[in-house]
Amino acid sequence: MEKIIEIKNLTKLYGNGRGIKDINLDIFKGDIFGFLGPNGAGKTTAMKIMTGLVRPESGDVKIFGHSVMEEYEMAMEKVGCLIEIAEAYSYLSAFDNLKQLARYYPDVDHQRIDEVLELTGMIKYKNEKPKKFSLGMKQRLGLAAAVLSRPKVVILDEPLNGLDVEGMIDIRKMIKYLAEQEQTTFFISSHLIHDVELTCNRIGVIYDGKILNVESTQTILSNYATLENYFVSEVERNGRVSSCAR
Ligand SMILES: Nc1ncnc2c1ncn2[C@@H]1O[C@H](COP(=O)(O)OP(=O)(O)OP(=O)(O)O)[C@@H](O)[C@H]1O
Repeated sequence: MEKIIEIKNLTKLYGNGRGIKDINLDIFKGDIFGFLGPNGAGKTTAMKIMTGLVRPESGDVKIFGHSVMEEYEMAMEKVGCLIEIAEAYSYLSAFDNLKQLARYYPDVDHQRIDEVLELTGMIKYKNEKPKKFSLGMKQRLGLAAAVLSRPKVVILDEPLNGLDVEGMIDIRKMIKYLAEQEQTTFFISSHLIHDVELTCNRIGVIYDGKILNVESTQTILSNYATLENYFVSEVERNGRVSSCAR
């Protein structure tokens, strides 16, 4: 299986001792990988390093074999991402925002812009301006922008931020559609256990800056009644291990 993202011994500790510690992860072609962890577990820190926004203390991230730290442009060439806040030009329509972005990609035409607006449930607002959008609508537009250029890998930090139930369903559908139709590989962080269970085919649990385990959703659900049971059991198991080690 083709390895798309390779994270090796990634460490970044802030002055207060929090952050991420020695993270190792391999993401394969076609994965919809769920990076599951509670608030403050280290998801955003890891994803900022993966997209070149923060430098790690040690370790490396390779995307398609290129180091994000050493060959940034090559590593990011086929990557679409949405990290933290979805930014948009507030006085341009949703459509024109994407048209601005499309200038960088010769293969992106008006039909593709409409397609991603459709996939994110934004087509009915295509001529409206983000200054009048709710948080959820801005988030949807940010997601449309992240997938516009048909990136081979999409890295999304808490993509369901601000979305209502319909939004969550729309975005879950979009992710599955792109994984099937365009063979897009996804790396998605979330603290929403139920959504990760329904969306992702592999799940890595991050807790207190460390990866506790990585498993296929199918294996987890054949051994545990729900992903929540698995999550709680992994956290407890790890807690016991570290308290024994002390
Ligand atoms: N710039 C910073 N300086 C100091 N500590 C930080 C900084 N950024 C993050 N942290 C700390 O590092 C830890 C990991 O934060 P991070 O934002 O990566 O977590 P997260 O899993 O994305 O959480 P959330 O789900 O709340 O977004 C937290 O304890 C946070 O307080």
